[in-house]
Amino acid sequence: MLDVAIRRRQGTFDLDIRFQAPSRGVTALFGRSGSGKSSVINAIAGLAKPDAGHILLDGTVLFDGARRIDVPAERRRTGYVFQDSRLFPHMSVQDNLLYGMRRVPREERRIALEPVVDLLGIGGLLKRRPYSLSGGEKQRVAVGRALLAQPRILLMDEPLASLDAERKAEILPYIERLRDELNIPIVFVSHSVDEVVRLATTLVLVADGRVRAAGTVAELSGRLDVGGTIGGLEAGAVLDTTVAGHDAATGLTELRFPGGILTVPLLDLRAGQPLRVRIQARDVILALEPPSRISVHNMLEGRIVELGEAAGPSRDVRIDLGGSFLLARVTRHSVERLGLGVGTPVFALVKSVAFDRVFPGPAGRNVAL
Ligand SMILES: Nc1ncnc2c1ncn2[C@@H]1O[C@H](COP(=O)(O)OP(=O)(O)OP(=O)(O)O)[C@@H](O)[C@H]1O
Repeated sequence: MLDVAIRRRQGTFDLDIRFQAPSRGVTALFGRSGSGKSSVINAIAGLAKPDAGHILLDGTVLFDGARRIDVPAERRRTGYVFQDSRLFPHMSVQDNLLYGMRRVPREERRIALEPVVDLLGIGGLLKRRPYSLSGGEKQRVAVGRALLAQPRILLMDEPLASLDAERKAEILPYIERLRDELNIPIVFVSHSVDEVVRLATTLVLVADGRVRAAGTVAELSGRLDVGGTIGGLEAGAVLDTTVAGHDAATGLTELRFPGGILTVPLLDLRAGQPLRVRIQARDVILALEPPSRISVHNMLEGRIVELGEAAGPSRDVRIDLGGSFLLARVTRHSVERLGLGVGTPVFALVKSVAFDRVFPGPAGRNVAL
């Protein structure tokens, strides 16, 4: 487990961060520009010294202000991937990859060149120099170099930020494979909702140098106080589901999640596969009774647990489905007309077309803090 509790004053900025992350999966540090995300991973890497606090990785002390322990960066065994790949321009891809590995004693090497090359699909690039690579290829090599330095944790500071949408789409599956196939925790800095929804197991929301909230993506996206922050203007909840089965005759797939079942148009995925689904609040309709003769497939039974502040003509409503949470955006007029309040039992109708982003979820996706 990664345990971070640090304070650091830098200029007028005051960083005071505490969170814990499981030793598997991806922890996303998410927040606005200037909120302090890079400062946190620089502190973990040993590139910026906290004024006080501690950083522990699986019980090993990397920093402890009170005990005056500050392990130098090169001895922390952290792999760092920057926004720009920072490859050595005068070295071939292969030499870049082997650079960090050669500094680690042979008997401590657990990660070998070949599997990393395969995992990242960079076998064809080994003889090339960095200048001849595309942005996406450079980032894949940078990830490989960080991995071959035999890290105990991989730190990635917006590794996709300098890439266009196509290059991002090219590299995301590789990061998913890292998450699912390597047993190395990843701390990932991002301010992209799509990246977070797709990659993260644990989410740490950072604002003004503080942790605003931390938990699983599903927990946080379903909260009214922070769901809007994660979803930008488009509030919505994330459900971590599992493919339960398919019905070829109706052309539908069933997804099971704590608190219910969803049906979606047939998906080419095997039963048992984890699948993360995002449902936008504006795509959820509330009813007090189960409507009949209606085209919507998904009707989920739940109870209102929270009503958000009125924002213009609408209000966001948080519904407990019995293990998972959903957000619905309804008009203020509907709230009054239906007498909606905390405790009201409701039926939440979700249009199939609302499943606009469906990805395989992280393997250990329900790891809670
Ligand atoms: N060495 C420094 N001296 C003074 N102020 C600093 C220093 N490093 C960072 N800061 C300030 O600390 C704050 C947090 O910076 P940080 O880079 O951690 O934010 P961030 O969330 O990673 O931002 P971005 O998404 O833009 O990279 C900023 O206000 C920045 O100007």
